[in-house]
Amino acid sequence: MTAQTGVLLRLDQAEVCIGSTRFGPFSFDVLAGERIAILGPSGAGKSSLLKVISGEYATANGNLSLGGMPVESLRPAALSRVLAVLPQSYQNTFAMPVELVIGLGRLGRVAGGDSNQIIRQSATLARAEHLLHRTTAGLSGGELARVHLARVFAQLWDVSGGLLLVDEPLTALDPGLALELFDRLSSFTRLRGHTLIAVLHDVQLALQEFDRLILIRQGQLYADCPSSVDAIPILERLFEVRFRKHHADDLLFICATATQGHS
Ligand SMILES: Nc1ncnc2c1ncn2[C@@H]1O[C@H](COP(=O)(O)OP(=O)(O)OP(=O)(O)O)[C@@H](O)[C@H]1O
Repeated sequence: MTAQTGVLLRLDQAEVCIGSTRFGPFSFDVLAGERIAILGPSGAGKSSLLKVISGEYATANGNLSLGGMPVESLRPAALSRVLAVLPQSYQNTFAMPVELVIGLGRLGRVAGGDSNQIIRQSATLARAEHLLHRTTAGLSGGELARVHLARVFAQLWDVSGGLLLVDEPLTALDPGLALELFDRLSSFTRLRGHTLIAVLHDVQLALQEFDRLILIRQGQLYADCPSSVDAIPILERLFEVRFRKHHADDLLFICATATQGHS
């Protein structure tokens, strides 16, 4: 399933402290081209782990390397050609032209060239083309989510072997659009051999579309396992629920039924 081989990202005893809260230590490798879902209860530290991986949270202890280089040694322009981040929420305080927001994905590139065309193609792929002449003022949550998806598409459009980090990318979208945009995100990463790491609440999507699950509880790594039916008992313990399983059209469907204490 992976487009390339080799370790892209390595966390070695990486630990961060935010106020009095300690996250980690986290130690795991991510192979180039892998598709990893990070799951865990609310407040477990999933977004924080993503921020450790992106370098937004500086590690208090341990090391983080990307392509064999310590992340802190990479210059921002070089990093922006490899690493794109779609956060859980976006600042929308000021009205900014949508085209400019998408174009922020091209900041690390030499100006000119085919950037304008890439911005337009990215907007089309994210179903945001009709928003190009608007500003962010007044955009709905789902429209803003599409604009930012277009921004990360623009950032990693013309490179291969990059790393895309996304935090609950589908929450503001209706089910049809969520399905369509996940498919587009998926093909975008596969075509270019990008690695995808996604924080998700959707266990079904994680089992269906991802290679590997990184499970977090109370700021610690709870489990790191292949995304398969064998992960279901681990997920049940993590979320303290029972999952009912249904098979249809060669697919496994799961549905949370009862908390483990009330079954
Ligand atoms: N910058 C910060 N300042 C203070 N507390 C923080 C900060 N970032 C995270 N936390 C706390 O750390 C814990 C984990 O937060 P995080 O956002 O990583 O959880 P999460 O698993 O992504 O949650 P959710 O599924 O609800 O989005 C929470 O209790 C949160 O309040």
